[in-house]
Amino acid sequence: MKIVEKSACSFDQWYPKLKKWSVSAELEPIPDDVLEFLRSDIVTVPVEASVRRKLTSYIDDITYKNWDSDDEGDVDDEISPPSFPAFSARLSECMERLGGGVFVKLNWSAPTDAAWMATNSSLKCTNLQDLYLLLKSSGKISDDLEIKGQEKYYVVMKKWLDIHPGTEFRCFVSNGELIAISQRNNTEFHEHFQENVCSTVGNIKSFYYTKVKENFDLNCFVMDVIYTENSIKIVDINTFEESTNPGLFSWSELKDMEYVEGVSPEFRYISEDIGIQPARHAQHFGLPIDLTELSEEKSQSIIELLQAQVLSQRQED
Ligand SMILES: Nc1ncnc2c1ncn2[C@@H]1O[C@H](COP(=O)(O)OP(=O)(O)OP(=O)(O)O)[C@@H](O)[C@H]1O
Repeated sequence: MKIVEKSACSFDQWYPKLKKWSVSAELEPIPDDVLEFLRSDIVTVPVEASVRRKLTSYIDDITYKNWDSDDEGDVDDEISPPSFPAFSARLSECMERLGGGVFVKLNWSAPTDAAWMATNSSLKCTNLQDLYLLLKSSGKISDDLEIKGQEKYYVVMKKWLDIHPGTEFRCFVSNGELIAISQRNNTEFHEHFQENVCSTVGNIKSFYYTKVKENFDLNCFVMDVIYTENSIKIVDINTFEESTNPGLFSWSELKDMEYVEGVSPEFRYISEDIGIQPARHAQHFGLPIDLTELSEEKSQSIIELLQAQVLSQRQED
């Protein structure tokens, strides 16, 4: 994949061009000190984001290490969570403008692997603590932060929508043509897909050719949409390459597929109910049950538990 394609799929690049047809979002450029905090291995949230602070007996005795101290081996310093008042205030304002509940991500990825950390194990952020916590504990976000040559990072906040998985589709564009559409969720059966094949394909196709194609000049990409009878909205744009999930296709199929007038795009969906399947994210991110239960109780304890773990590992080293 060319670097230009990767950067064209960065939220700050595609969103201004396709804003009119996308889920409402706001972007905040991340200052260097916040980037440094996000990349550090201590899991905490900035002072101004801390909703509650309740020490558990398990970690009462632990002495925390300052997250930004130069002396990595010294564990005797008191931890002093960082503070980014101006940046955090801007995030709060964005959240408010978007109606109070947001879905957070960076330029490419969302912390879908870290939902268990947040209040109610939901990705819906209604306060700064959940927002920072999700960003700090996600492996997908860490990977985004290591992308080579990326200079400008953004916190992207999208207006929270209760999205029904039966309305999500992944659309594959190759050489400027819409060649394939897959249901977004690879495991669930939705009866209405089969009943509405023609209208689903017809409406998504017309959306791509009349709205997206002329406003977005990338030749190959993958577009996620939510489609209901009344509207189509873009949720995300991804690169046309193996790191993007190919849905119910394989990447070798997609790379060999050619656009055929009157036939394309091919639409794939699960056509029979084969019973309950593991949830999409659970397939990749299984968690011990006691950790899952603890995370449901209080996210502040989780922060402290993780801090304690990092410290004890350092002491062992
Ligand atoms: N605004 C929103 N409100 C609620 N849920 C959302 C919102 N945007 C996305 N989601 C949910 O989160 C999922 C992942 O979103 P998104 O594609 O933005 O993240 P991602 O990290 O790029 O995902 P992937 O790595 O799977 O491509 C979506 O399929 C959708 O179910």
